[in-house]
Amino acid sequence: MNKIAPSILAADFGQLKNELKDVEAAGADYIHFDVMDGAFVPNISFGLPVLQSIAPSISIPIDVHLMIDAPERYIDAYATAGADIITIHQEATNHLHSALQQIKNAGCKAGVAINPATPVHTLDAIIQDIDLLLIMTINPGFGGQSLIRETVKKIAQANDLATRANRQIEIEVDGGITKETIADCAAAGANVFVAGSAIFQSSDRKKAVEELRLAAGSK
Ligand SMILES: O=C(CO)[C@@H](O)[C@H](O)COP(=O)(O)O
Repeated sequence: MNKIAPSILAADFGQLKNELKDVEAAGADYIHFDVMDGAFVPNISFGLPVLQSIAPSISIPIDVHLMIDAPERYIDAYATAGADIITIHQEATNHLHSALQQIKNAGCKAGVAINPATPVHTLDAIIQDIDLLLIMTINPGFGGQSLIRETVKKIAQANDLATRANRQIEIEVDGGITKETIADCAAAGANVFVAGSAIFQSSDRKKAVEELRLAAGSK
């Protein structure tokens, strides 16, 4: 089933709890929580104290995307703070296999993200350990960018990799997802769609979520 995951990077942080209630009521499937360290990506967002404060009031799964170097340093803390899915970058750790085991041992689903320039085949040896594969459709760091078209073929490659390995994983896309771009991503095999601007910049979040779901098609 297709899932819509609003990225709170685009929310009004002064009203964060209300913003979260709004997108939950709008039918969101996950809350996407973008953590940036100013080193792995050229921006700093928010971290553990924000997750600790919002998690108790969220009833849908929290999908934490760690855009940080050496994420293994923080996996346990994010799991304790309320993450349900923790996604780390292939490019950010020297120890992807053990970091994924760490995520699972902490009771979360284990995700791996790859930047636009990172080929899908770099995950060949690790696909058995992945619950969610995040294809970045922009260079991570900032919301409001346009989807990089060349990344769409990587969605199909990710789907092939999972099929060949006989793995039922989630294939997530993130960056520049709008009602105009979502259909191509869905057709290529994505089933989790992260959207920041397309949802939070709309005054009617329910309509925005519904339009994305409709444009993605039924699955
Ligand atoms: O991870 C990131 C940015 O690095 C994303 O989650 C963006 O926040 C998506 O924003 P939009 O492109 O949907 O505005």
